[in-house]
Amino acid sequence: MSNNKSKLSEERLIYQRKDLLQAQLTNEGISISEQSLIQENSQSSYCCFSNNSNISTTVSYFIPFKNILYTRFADLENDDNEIILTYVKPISDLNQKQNLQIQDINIQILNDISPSQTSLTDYILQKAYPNNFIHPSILILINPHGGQGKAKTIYNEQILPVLKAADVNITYCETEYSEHATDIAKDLDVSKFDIVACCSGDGIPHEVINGFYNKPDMGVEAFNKIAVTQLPCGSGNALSLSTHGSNNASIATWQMLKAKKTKIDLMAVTQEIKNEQVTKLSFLSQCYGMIADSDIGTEHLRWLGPIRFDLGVVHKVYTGAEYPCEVYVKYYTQDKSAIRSHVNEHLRKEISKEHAVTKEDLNTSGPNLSDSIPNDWDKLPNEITSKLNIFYVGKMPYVSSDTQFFPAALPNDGFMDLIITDTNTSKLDQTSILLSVSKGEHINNAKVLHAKITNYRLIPKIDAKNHYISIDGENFPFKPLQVEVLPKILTGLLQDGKFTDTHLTKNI
Ligand SMILES: Nc1ncnc2c1ncn2[C@@H]1O[C@H](COP(=O)(O)OP(=O)(O)OP(=O)(O)O)[C@@H](O)[C@H]1O
Repeated sequence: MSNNKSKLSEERLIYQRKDLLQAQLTNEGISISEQSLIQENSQSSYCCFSNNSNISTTVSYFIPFKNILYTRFADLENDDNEIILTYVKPISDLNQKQNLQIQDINIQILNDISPSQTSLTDYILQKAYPNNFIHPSILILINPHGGQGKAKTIYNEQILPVLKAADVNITYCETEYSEHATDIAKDLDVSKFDIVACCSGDGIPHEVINGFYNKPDMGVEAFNKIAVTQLPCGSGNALSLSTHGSNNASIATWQMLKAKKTKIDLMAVTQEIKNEQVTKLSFLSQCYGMIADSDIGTEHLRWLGPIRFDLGVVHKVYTGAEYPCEVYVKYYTQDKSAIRSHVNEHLRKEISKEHAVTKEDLNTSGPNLSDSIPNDWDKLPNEITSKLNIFYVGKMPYVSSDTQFFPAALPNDGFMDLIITDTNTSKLDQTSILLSVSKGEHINNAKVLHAKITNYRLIPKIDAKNHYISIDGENFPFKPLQVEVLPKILTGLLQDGKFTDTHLTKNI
């Protein structure tokens, strides 16, 4: 859609159209005033200033640039600054859940404050997309089976209307088999896209990242150019919750369009498969113990819905399930107050200029799995590892909408967050720890080991039957694994370059 139009000469007065809403551009958005006999609906999310006269009322409302999806001139022939503005209006639905409405209005801008080389509509679009995503080219990768088969409906009803309203260039692709997203990403023409948006659970972004990694250049070009994100259409939507702050697909789409490209650390997970060391990338988490078993081990109870997971965990706590293992860790710190200071400091730091990923950044530097443990790694004490029940390492704060499992996780601090619990803790205390996970307060509990780490090796010492290792929510071989952080690899889309706030970060 073209916004090309020569500007009005500055001296020229605009003829004020009586049939149009009159608007003023401000630094933060567009302020619209309306002479009307009818007062603005009191449920409106806009600021309303009105005298209570029922004869003639002036209503003013404000549309922040962030809410503007698109704008164009109503008539390219007329010089009267009439534009059509497409914007979102956040609303709460009947269940008090946040949602979006998309609206179009015709308005006349009375003060064109755009620079002389820029048309009025281009100026508004630049303000609406300060992070440079105007008309992005987006590859929509949709898992039609995601979210128990609801993904396509969510896409058509909640995502597509927002993308269309923002005049985005869409390429649509459905995954046809497991690991199809890996193949698509591996063969992707990087020059064609700005964003890969996975309309799925966390499984498809995991596959896309590994598809990039399987490219001949290990994904260097793709990781530098293309942002990988998720629009929530699955049963596990941790990436969307942690980056767009929402499980609602319309809101997440809007936030994605407004987000800032930011580098995110990845984790390289190495296992020995058929006598070869195989490394895959993980963006979210690795899990062993009762959480992995309650998630992957209860797939056959899918029909129960999300409660199957909670029931699995409760059952494991009350039967005293233990997952013996050996764990070796290279710590940054396991001191709770040092972690707090680290988060504080990191969030206050100026975001450094993006560095370009190189092949060296994607190489692992840790020992081989068969090598002995380096001197600067620590072995976790046997009294913990013989009675371990949760081993969970993560890089993003939210693992589900009511679970801030890693509230201290940061996008690019170069560390993973490790959480371990064991059955030396009473069942009552374990229950209280699990209940505090919804607010991310479990990390304050002295009985929870929480550490910032750069490397670890986990060697399960339990029979593989009915036990699982879950990586980014996917089932991996039940074998020893070694993991290290690869700093600032993935281009993500974050609000102001930060993860969604948690109980820990919101007060910083
Ligand atoms: N067409 C397909 N047929 C079968 N499996 C598929 C297809 N497309 C994707 N998959 C697989 O589905 C798995 C789950 O994908 P995703 O995470 O997007 O959905 P989900 O609803 O969150 O499901 P889950 O809870 O199983 O993780 C992935 O491992 C992916 O390989």
